[in-house]
Amino acid sequence: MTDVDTTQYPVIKAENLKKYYPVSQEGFLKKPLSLKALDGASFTLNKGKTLAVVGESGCGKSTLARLITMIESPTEGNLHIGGINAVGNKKDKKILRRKVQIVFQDPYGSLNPRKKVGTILEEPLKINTDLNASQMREKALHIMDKVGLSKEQYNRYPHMFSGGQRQRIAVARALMLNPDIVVADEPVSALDVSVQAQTLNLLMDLQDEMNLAYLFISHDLSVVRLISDDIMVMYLGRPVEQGDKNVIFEKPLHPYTMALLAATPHVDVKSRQKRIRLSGELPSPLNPPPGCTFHRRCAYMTDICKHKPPHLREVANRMISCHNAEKLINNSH
Ligand SMILES: Nc1ncnc2c1ncn2[C@@H]1O[C@H](COP(=O)(O)OP(=O)(O)OP(=O)(O)O)[C@@H](O)[C@H]1O
Repeated sequence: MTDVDTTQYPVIKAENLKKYYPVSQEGFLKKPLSLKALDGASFTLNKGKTLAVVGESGCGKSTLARLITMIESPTEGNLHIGGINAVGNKKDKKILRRKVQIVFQDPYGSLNPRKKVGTILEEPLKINTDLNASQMREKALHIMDKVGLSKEQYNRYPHMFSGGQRQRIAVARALMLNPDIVVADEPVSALDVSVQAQTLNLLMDLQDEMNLAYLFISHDLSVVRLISDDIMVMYLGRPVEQGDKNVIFEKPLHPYTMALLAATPHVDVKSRQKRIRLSGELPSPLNPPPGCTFHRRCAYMTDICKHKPPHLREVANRMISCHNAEKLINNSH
């Protein structure tokens, strides 16, 4: 492996990550269009911290997850995992992949129904380590204990568990290789509300104990408020507002963030009073509006927004991509 002291670096440093997909058009000679699923995401994530990625369905959250977990390569941009360049780095790929594990949304679909819990948990060890059968079993039982599963459950099949317990198995599987980073892609949105809180508490306890970093993908701002340190709000493939959670929840400046907060019960009473509503549908990323891609849905749109794309810049202790950010600081929302 590349000779770098990985403890000195952020666990993730992403610079201008982009992912474009070719989409074929109807018609014989027509060139494929380029769908900008992710169009320039930059952030740093440190050990033991949580960055939440929020936004409507289709804004590029899962695409970002696939790039960070190295399931796909970016079209452009840099990705460093623990200080090591992960883009085009075949030599370190196996080791880097061990450092980043993922928990998916659906605890029913993500576990093989034909395999017992023990087998599911030991699979990553079989592929990635030289441990013998009893060492693997010991490790599996140890992690099961950490996530609140008993050793009697080692020989059971996934269908014998509730949704919340299955998600514990998925979390346990993600932890088997001692990762630095867990990408959690809507990990509680398929669970009953009563089980959501337990699962979030478990994730937070594990983070404290194992100094894990989470890239936490969610559309639910009440969940994000509980679990995150930093937030990145995405719209149509681009971050529009990002920074410290408290700064953004206290005073969201991007009209899209305001609208998301206003639509979330129990999160931000002030902006709900203002009743900023998101109108209209998310535009197609194949044909994004000119200027600011949010302008047609924006309650604060001005002329410049219709033709000039805003750039991400620092305003009031966060990064924001809005022409009118300064004016909105004194807005009474
Ligand atoms: N392999 C692909 N080929 C073409 N388009 C894709 C591909 N994967 C994703 N997209 C498109 O990229 C955009 C972003 O998708 P992505 O799944 O990242 O969004 P998301 O925010 O995770 O949404 P959801 O919450 O619904 O999963 C969408 O318009 C989607 O249709």
